[in-house]
Amino acid sequence: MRAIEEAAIASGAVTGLELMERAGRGVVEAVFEEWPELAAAPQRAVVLCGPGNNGGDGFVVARLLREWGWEVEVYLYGDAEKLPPDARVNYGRWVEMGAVRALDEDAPDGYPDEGDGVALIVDAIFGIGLTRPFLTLCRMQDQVNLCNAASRSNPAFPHVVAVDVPSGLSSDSGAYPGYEDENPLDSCMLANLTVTFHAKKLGHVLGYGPDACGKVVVKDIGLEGGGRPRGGEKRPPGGAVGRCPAVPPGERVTLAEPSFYRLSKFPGEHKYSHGHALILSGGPGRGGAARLAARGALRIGAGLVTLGCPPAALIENAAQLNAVMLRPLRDAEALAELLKDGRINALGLGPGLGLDRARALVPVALESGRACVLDADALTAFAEAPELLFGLTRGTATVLTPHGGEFARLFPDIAEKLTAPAQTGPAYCRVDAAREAAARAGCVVLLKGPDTVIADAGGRCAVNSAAYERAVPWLATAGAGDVLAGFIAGLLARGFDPRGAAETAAWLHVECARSFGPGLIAEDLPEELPQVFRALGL
Ligand SMILES: NC(=O)C1=CN([C@@H]2O[C@H](COP(=O)(O)OP(=O)(O)OC[C@H]3O[C@@H](n4cnc5c(N)ncnc54)[C@H](OP(=O)(O)O)[C@@H]3O)[C@@H](O)[C@H]2O)[C@@H](O)CC1
Ligand SMILES: Nc1ncnc2c1ncn2[C@@H]1O[C@H](COP(=O)(O)OP(=O)(O)O)[C@@H](O)[C@H]1O
Ligand SMILES: [K+]
Repeated sequence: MRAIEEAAIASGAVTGLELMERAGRGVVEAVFEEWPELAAAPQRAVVLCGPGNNGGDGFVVARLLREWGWEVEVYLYGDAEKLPPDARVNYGRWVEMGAVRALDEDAPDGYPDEGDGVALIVDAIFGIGLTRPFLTLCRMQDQVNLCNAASRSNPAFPHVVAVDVPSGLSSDSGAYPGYEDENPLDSCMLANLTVTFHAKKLGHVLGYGPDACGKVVVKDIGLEGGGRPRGGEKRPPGGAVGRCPAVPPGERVTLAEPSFYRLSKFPGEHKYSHGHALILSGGPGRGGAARLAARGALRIGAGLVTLGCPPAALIENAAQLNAVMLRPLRDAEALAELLKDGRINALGLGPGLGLDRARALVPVALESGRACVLDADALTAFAEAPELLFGLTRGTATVLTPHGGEFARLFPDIAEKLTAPAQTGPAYCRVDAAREAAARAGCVVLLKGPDTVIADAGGRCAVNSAAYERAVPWLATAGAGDVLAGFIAGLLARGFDPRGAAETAAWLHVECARSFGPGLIAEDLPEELPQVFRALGL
């Protein structure tokens, strides 16, 4: 964000002061759009400003609200004389209109409360400049949070709007630096609405971000590429996109987006045009996970899907499968033999595979040069010797899809950094972890969760956020991950590159859950794809 702002200012296209004015205006606009009743008649607001440019935005908001006829109380945390230049200018403009009081544990005086007429609290204490724990105003923060919680059901309480990020939350990571054991959400600044500028930041979608921000609105402040879709470009519903020419691709993080063009099928193609995925399964009574994956691979459009199971599991699988084809596949030798069929172009291994079978089959799969997705047992099987696995994955078209536990088995040192309490900002986050893991494994890593991160070995990275309007808590159900692995295998078979397959599959996975709704079980996910595809106009 700093690079983008600096580039805009250096180009002479805009000044920092203009950007700050637009930011403040964007906050007021978003507040009135979110709560039209606040636009209807002037009310009372409390604006909490901090020592940097986030505070500067706060002074702009205070001034604009006053110009609308609002009664505004302004508090400053820090020393006015030390404000950075643009914030100092806006402080000065405000001081001509009203008072500024010191913000401490006991201010605002007699905290905003039910019925005292304060309709809005503006949190402009810290934005992207938070560098260390902010634990000094916990009591005041508690009070603000009571208002935030109460205002959801009782309009007599003030709404809380955060400027850029809720103060105390690291905009780089979604962590609350300084919090160790207790839940930071108990005593940190939380918002009903967060208004950010140009594009969402990582902290809005990772970790505690979604809980802390309430809802995020992105306001365009006229920076290059500011989130406007290009003419006629198709965009996923709800998918805000920050295009950041000032940031090199290897450092850029985007929100996951499906590749619509590659998902489409065209008249004149035949089933082999869409690839042949092979899903490998484990022994009798353990085949459900692989069957879910196979179904996912078929529904997402692989031309053919074969399940390769141990001969003893053949009858069980035959009783369950129709469109998915079935092959007995005893061992590594049998796999090597089957892979002489060059039309099999993508493999999925892991769900229900069994650890010994995984150790035998994974090397054959990876050495075959086929695109592979490795999940579940195919990851855990290498917990004792992750380097053995990485020696096989490096430089191949492979996607590893660990959940947090599997990730910690393969990358224990990285997982330790990720779970250590953050002390400074920027804090080490899931994006850093996925990137480091992908670089080590030399392939794509998809780290699962409500904030799924997909990184490739070159550092390119996307977050598939299942938060805010895309929240799907019912996706946390047994077998959902198996279906995701199948989706990826199916897209690999269709010729997607590994990162594109992982991103598109993760995005569709959440869309299927959104489309189906509560009550979802893993079996429903593949069956929801036709509905999702139709809605996308494919
Ligand atoms: N740049 C632009 O053009 C635009 C920027 N915009 C706005 O500016 C915001 C970024 O502003 P910013 O860089 O000044 O950072 P900000 O978040 O205000 O805080 C920095 C200050 O806080 C201090 N500090 C940090 N942590 C602390 C702690 N725990 N406890 C106590 N102090 C702490 C830190 O001190 P230091 O670490 O330097 O000692 C420094 O004094 C951005 O989020 C957006 O809202 C928009 O107007 C659009 C145009
Ligand atoms: N709270 C949540 N919100 C959204 N998605 C979730 C949530 N919890 C889990 N998921 C998703 O559900 C899937 C679970 O996968 P996994 O843990 O491997 O389960 P399983 O092994 O039972 O299939 C992952 O894709 C993950 O991203
Ligand atoms: K803030």
